[in-house]
Amino acid sequence: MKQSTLEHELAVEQAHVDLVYSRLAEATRSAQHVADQGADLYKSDRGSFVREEDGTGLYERDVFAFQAAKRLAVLDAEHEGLVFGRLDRTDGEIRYVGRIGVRDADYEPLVIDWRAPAAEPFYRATPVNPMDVVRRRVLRCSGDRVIGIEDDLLGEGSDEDLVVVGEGALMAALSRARGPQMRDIVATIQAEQDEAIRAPWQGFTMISGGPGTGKTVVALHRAAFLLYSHRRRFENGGVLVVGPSQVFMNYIERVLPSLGEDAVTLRSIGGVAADVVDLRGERTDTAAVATLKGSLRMVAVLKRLVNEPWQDVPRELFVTLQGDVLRLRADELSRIRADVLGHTKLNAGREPAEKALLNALWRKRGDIDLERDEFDEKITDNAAFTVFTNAWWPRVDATDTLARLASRSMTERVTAGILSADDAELLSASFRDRPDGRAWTIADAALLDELVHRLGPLPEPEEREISLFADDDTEIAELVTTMERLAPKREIDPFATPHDTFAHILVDEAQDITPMQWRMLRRRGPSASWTIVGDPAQSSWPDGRETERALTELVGGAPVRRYRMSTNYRSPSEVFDLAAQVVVHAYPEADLPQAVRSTGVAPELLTAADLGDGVRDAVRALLGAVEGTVGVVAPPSRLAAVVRALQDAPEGSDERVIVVTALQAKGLEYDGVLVVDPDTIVAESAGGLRSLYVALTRPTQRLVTLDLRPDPLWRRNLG
Ligand SMILES: Nc1ncnc2c1ncn2[C@@H]1O[C@H](COP(=O)(O)OP(=O)(O)OP(=O)(O)O)[C@@H](O)[C@H]1O
Repeated sequence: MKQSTLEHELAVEQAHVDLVYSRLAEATRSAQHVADQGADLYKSDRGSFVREEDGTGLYERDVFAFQAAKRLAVLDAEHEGLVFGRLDRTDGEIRYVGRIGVRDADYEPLVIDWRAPAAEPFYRATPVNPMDVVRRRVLRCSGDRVIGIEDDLLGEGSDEDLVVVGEGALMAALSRARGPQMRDIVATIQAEQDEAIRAPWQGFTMISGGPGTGKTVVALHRAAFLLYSHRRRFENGGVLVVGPSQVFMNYIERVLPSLGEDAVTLRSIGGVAADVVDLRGERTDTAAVATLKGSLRMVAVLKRLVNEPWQDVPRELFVTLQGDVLRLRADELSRIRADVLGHTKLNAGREPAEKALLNALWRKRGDIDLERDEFDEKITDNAAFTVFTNAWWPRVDATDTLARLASRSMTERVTAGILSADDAELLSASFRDRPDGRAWTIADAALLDELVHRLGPLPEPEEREISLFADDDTEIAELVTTMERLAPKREIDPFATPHDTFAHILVDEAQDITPMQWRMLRRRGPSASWTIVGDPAQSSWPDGRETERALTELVGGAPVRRYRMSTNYRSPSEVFDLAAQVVVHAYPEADLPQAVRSTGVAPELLTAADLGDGVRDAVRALLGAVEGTVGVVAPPSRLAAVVRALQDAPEGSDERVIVVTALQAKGLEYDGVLVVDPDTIVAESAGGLRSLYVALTRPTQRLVTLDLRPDPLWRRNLG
């Protein structure tokens, strides 16, 4: 484009963008005005039908302006443009595409929301299938200023099918320094990503692809798309996004609000069950223990555990009535228990159990001369009976139950024939080693959820006076469990579901979801539709087959749609080529994407005799080489040493430096990455070389590895 033409075109686009911003400002002002008026209406005319109508209208306009203002504030802070595209159609119509739909005073669209069907050609039109578009224009804006334009002409005569949408804008976005949080990509979504984003909502949408192909960001845009196109269904029913860790959730949490969507629940896989159990922190188990706890064999173990009587359970029942002793023997009590548990959950079974006891005692009444009502009343008033039922049929908390596995003999009993003796000991030891007695691991959360499901919810605690000493955690825990166990009967709805449920669930890093975790997720969406995102080549498990089976079971006969992302937008080709050589060795069927960028800088493979010196030098060099974040990925056993080494150096206090394990780095990215002691990363992870692959694919710019001995194993397979 000639300079003068470019200036002219920029001025044309600027004029339209100005119009959009001034229209929005006007809408905000008028909404404020209506709000002020509305406040008066509320004051003067409480309760009338007209007022309610006004109130609703006000609410909608108000919300629109409020949302728009909020979104503008986010965009402003990021210097992101509200309008980013323009389509010139064969019929002469011009459409602008932006992050939000804005209409003029006559209700004519000034900009259409990127999620609207009319915006689809912006992402999908190609010269072969131009979708009635003659020209697609990408506007690059900084805040409300248009600073660049790029055109694709889609007229006849071109036979090129693969078009990168807004290549300049895309490359600018990809080369930008990374901060601590992920950004949205609405201005540069590519065609194959758009297809997955706009896939129908029903059934299962499976999105696969190698590292950096945009699976996470696509899933988030899909959540925004679903809310836009089926607002009622998904806002009412709820949308849940599940990721691998809390750090990851913090990393992605800003994307949806920047797209104008707040109505989405984000939970890490370790926090999914926070709606039914008190979960704090996110400890991880060793790979061996996590694999055990994630296995479906735990279903049978937990079933037995729930049926294990508590130690102080009385074996027989004696009640004295009118001088006679009525007695129920252990075998009679067991029969009653089994019978009740056959049709209710334990925590809902107290009442039916009491009724069954009364029936059994009534049959033994002998010469006692009482009407049935009187008989029941006298028995239930009897202190011995109350003490017995409280102890015999305690209301049981899932956490107390799981904690019983800390006992070696208990674990041996409930795992006999299901786990090997070694595995049983491994499992039991993991509960004995809980650091402060209350911190559960990510894998425990799914077990606790299973237990809540089996036991049923505890009754709502009655209003209690708040203790003056409520700050002491241990005291509260003790108070709750003792009270719950010995509490007199309270109302329980046996059919109530204790879990939050959602209409759509998006699961990221699905290759790492264990069978037990799939069961936990399924409870959150008994009639949900699903988007499942993953890459088996990045799996942390030694054997993904059990997980595959669990997923197949979840899908059942529902419709499944599959999308494959083929381009790596994160890592430069120099970095990805090296990572790919590592993974194909361990996992030949890995789905390797094509890197879209190259920097000309090869990865640096260093060896150091001293860990501290090596790490400090490499981090210092990386901080100088990249503008944004530097991730140091270390094996778990060396994490503390790496943190210590950096603490003593000025580099360690740089906010751009983050130290993580390969597991914690899942889904994240950093401009510069130092992978410390790759051989130990491989050795310490159940995923082996696949975990190293995760670490090596985190950089957006530079990769450095640091070995601590010559001739490291992982480098033997490099070309
Ligand atoms: N169309 C796009 N435009 C701009 N940036 C993009 C686009 N697609 C992906 N990206 C960027 O590429 C990077 C990788 O994306 P993302 O984290 O979603 O990939 P992923 O497939 O989930 O990776 P992994 O499997 O390694 O977790 C992010 O910085 C994302 O913003």
